[in-house]
Amino acid sequence: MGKLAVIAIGGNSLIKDKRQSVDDQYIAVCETVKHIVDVIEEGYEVIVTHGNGPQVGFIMRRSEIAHETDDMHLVPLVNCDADTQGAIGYQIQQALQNEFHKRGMKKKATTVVSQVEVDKNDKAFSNPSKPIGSFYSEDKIDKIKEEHPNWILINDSGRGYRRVVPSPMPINIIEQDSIELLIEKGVTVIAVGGGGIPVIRDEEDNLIGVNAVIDKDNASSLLAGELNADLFIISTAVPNVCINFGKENEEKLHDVGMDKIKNLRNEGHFAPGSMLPKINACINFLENGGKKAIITCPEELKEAVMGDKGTIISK
Ligand SMILES: Nc1ncnc2c1ncn2[C@@H]1O[C@H](COP(=O)(O)OP(=O)(O)O)[C@@H](O)[C@H]1O
Ligand SMILES: NC(=O)OP(=O)(O)O
Repeated sequence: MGKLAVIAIGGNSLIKDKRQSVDDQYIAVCETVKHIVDVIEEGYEVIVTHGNGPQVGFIMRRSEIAHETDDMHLVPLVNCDADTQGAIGYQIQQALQNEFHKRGMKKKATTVVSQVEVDKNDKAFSNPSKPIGSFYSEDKIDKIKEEHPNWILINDSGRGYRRVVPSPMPINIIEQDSIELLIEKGVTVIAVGGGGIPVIRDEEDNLIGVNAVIDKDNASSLLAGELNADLFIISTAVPNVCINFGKENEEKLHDVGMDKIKNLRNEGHFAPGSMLPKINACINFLENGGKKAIITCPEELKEAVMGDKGTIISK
């Protein structure tokens, strides 16, 4: 087997600005996939993971509205997670297959519906923190709170207010062996979509789904560590991690070691709910034996892998 890269694609990076239709998302997927195939052409076997923050919120809201207006069955959040793995996985799988075909590559792509075990006593269940669905502007917030008194809303990195749900830490990827078998056969695998479908175990060791959204950066970092990946890449909407992000003195980070990134984290440069989980996921990967992690945008993936662009974090 060649070198292994786990590439995590952000849910927000697939829904750009006002381009929110499913067709728009497929266009964004196709764009991203071209850059992923560039990495495969550099000699990497690739596991693609993806977020689902916006999409899982949209599916849940659709289900709630259908339930309120037409008495249709409510889709529990855990099933909405599963729906996003199928829907986004389908788009990535198809885009990969078409790109392989276009380039005359004899590769296959397959999506693995992935369950990820979490601790039923994880404090996250009583402390929702994962933003999902739409962004609401400040002027709409009073009306939203009035209409949905049960929602917990947070300001998501200055981009607007979003509903939050519990986000427990991933501890075990149930389908890991199957993912590994496919990778060994040279298949490009799409796995742990949306951070995985969260499950716990009962007293008899049966799996039971739980309503939460796992952070895909954490689940991807766990998968990359467990499979001893050579590279862990987070593809998001920005080319680089920055210090003083959004301020006049904003500065891009290129090559950065563990000590420095930890110091910058402690100084509060990375927003919780957006960049902070990515930084933590990269640190966890490196602390679990990984050698190199990259955070960049889809357009700069190949050059980042070559060492020329993006933010490269190493030990
Ligand atoms: N220090 C930082 N440097 C770069 N981007 C940052 C920083 N802090 C917050 N961000 C924001 O984090 C976003 C990435 O998080 P998010 O949109 O949640 O990711 P995802 O692509 O996984 O959906 C960036 O697009 C940027 O707006
Ligand atoms: N599940 C998850 O982390 O999704 P996003 O990357 O879209 O926030």
